[in-house]
Amino acid sequence: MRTKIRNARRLVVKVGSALVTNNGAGLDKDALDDWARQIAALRATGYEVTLVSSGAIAAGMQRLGWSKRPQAMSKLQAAAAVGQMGLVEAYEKAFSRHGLHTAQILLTHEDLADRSRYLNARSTLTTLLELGVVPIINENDTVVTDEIKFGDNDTLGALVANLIEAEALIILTDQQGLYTADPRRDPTATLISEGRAEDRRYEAMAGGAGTGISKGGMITKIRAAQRAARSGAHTCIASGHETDALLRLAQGEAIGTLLYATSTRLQARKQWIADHLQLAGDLIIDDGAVSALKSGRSLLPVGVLEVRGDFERGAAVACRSIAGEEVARGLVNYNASECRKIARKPTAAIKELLGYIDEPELIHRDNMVAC
Ligand SMILES: Nc1ncnc2c1ncn2[C@@H]1O[C@H](COP(=O)(O)OP(=O)(O)O)[C@@H](O)[C@H]1O
Ligand SMILES: N[C@@H](CCC(=O)OP(=O)(O)O)C(=O)O
Repeated sequence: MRTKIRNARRLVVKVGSALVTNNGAGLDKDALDDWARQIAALRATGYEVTLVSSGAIAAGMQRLGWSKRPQAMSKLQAAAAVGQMGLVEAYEKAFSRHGLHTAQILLTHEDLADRSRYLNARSTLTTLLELGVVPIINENDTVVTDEIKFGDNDTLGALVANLIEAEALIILTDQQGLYTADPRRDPTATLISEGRAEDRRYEAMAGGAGTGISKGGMITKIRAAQRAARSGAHTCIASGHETDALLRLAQGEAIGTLLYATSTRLQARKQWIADHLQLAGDLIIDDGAVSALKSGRSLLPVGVLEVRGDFERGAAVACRSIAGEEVARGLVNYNASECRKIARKPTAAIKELLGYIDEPELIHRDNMVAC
């Protein structure tokens, strides 16, 4: 079973406030150095690793000399702004010892809810990974209000795993993994080694945060695992205090709790396209394209006769025959006006017609389901 993490190539690692800030007392630089060492070793063996790190507020409080977490939102946001500097400085220093660059990405809910910002965030992140840079992600605490906050970074970690289509999410925390009950309250609680992420029994076992400095607790980690599984990613919850936890997980060692996804990334994405999307437009396609789509091939611009509706790049659209029958639906690589310009044209003409080429297909077969 633990080959699931070993076989993953794209990983999201989330480190929680409880670890990064050593229970709220500023940044634990030794811990940061140690994760950087392990992530550098993973990169060297071909893994692509994105780090979601908490700690901005706690680091800011220390820099500002505040011993108590303030109540006022504006003070928390000010602390996050000050502390985020310290956090990324510490990571950049730690990774530079291993010849790696880091990049700071601060996200909000809106960035992931809006389709075109989502796609931009995705292409920036995947480009950074291709360049060998380690993205360091946190919530953009300075601009969010209570109502629109992710709040805990477990949720953010799962959304990032979905965003970049990671195969695994590793959540490092201050416990060995998920126990049958909160081990701080119940000394008889035992560690769960593995199970299906969707298994609803885990929610009842999981409680809130362990320390005042953390936000989510175990319940948000279980929900993050469920969310990650919806895009086919497995989640492992393990202790960040465990020696070489990341390296050992990557070698397939059974530490922590593995909450595995039961469908593959591709199945999960296709299911999502089939089930959930409101369609933003129609592409009327010729008979040749109808048979190409029915045999599982991508849709090329040359097979499109007419474009109906006004949609953005990445929107879900229906592909219909001339008679109006829905043949397939999928996520389109160009917006409506670009589609109109390249409809009926060969792929080789896209660059000249639009001034750039994003993808050779209008809809890639991985982003399409036949009806
Ligand atoms: N069933 C459980 N198993 C393990 N830990 C649990 C459980 N229920 C609640 N917890 C608490 O969750 C805490 C970890 O979450 P949290 O404090 O939010 O840390 P982090 O900052 O790493 O996200 C643990 O310290 C533990 O007290
Ligand atoms: N974005 C906040 C962290 C949010 C938070 O504490 O989340 P978590 O580590 O999941 O308990 C910060 O950097 O201080």
